Amino acid sequence: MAPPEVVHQGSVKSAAAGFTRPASSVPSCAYVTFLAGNGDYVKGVVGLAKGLRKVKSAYPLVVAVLPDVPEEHRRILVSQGCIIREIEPVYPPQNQTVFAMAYYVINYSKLRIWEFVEYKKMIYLDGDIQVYENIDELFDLRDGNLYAVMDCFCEYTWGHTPQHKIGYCQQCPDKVKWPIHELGQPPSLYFNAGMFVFEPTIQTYHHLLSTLQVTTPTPFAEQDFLNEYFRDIYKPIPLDYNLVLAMLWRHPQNVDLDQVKVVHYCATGSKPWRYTGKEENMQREDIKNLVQKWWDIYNDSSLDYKNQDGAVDVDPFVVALSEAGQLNCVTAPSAA
Ligand SMILES: O=c1ccn([C@@H]2O[C@H](COP(=O)(O)OP(=O)(O)O)[C@@H](O)[C@H]2O)c(=O)[nH]1
Ligand SMILES: OC[C@H]1O[C@H](O[C@@H]2[C@@H](O)[C@H](O)[C@@H](O)[C@H](O)[C@@H]2O)[C@H](O)[C@@H](O)[C@H]1O
Ligand SMILES: [Mn+2]
Repeated sequence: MAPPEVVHQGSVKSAAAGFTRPASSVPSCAYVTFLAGNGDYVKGVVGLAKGLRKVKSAYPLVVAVLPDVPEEHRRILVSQGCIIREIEPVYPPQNQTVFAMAYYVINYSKLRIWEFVEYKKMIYLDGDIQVYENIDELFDLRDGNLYAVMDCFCEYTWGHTPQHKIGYCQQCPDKVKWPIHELGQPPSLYFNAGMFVFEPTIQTYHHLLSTLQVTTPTPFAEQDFLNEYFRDIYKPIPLDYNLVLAMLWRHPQNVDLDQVKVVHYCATGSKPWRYTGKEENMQREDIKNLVQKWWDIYNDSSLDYKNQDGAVDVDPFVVALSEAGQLNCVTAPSAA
């Protein structure tokens, strides 16, 4: 579904970041995220679009949407300047695998973004990620590699792995050394697939999908698969580009929050739009501050795409739902 673009006096105004460029140029780079279902992850994507605008990114945000994303959610995202690209689901081969989270099976559909070959380089960001400092410099990283932040193996979701069982984590490899004599070589460096810098090519796209169909699914679904597939060209980048929240209590010595540019709200109970504070670690001051920081951007109507030209300040969700005749009263999301 081609996104509407606004054309002004011979220039094309990107539908995403309010960024104007000469009509002749085509964006060779873009941010991309993935949205599935008719639930509340759309709030995460609205927040991400506004966060990228706040840090004045020069690149658009493409949203790969599954067919089950409803029209009013798509309209909300277009009204926030996003470029909507509908994708078909991707399913792993039939299997008995128990995924770390049952819904992870839909995350294989992320693989469709390798088909967006109109872009030379893209930065994938989960919808539960927020960008607090400009990271456009990552588009200048050397071609030929996949760049991402190393994950942590310490959360209970990793309980099925040998590294978790012996207390080994790549974030602190000297704390519990990998027992080479008993278990052979340590696991290759493993990245969190909530954020990565990649180059879409049609060859990689087709090879990814064909390889997937002959690969036994594993608990972390497409994240495991991507780590295996890109193992030889994966290059770690600093955790400032994707702070997996569990690092705050698992490896605090590795985290300097003042340096963190990107926060990944993937710890259980940390999704800002669902935050209740009841789960383990969710009453930490740093977590409460980061959740509030997310809401401050989400609620900041000066960051709405429409308001880049001085339109009226309203919550983007309310605008779209009221336009769709779905809402009579104005309800602002409660702050965390
Ligand atoms: O119901 C869902 C579940 C996931 N996602 C997308 O898939 C990504 C990966 O899922 P999630 O972030 O929940 O995994 P986590 O990083 O928390 O393990 C999300 O950020 C969303 O972009 C979605 O749109 N709808
Ligand atoms: O579908 C598999 C998912 O795997 C990853 O989830 C995280 C999450 O489960 C944390 O709770 C764990 O602590 C972390 O280690 C783990 O990687 C990605 O963030 C997500 O985008 C997606 O690829
Ligand atoms: Mn995530």
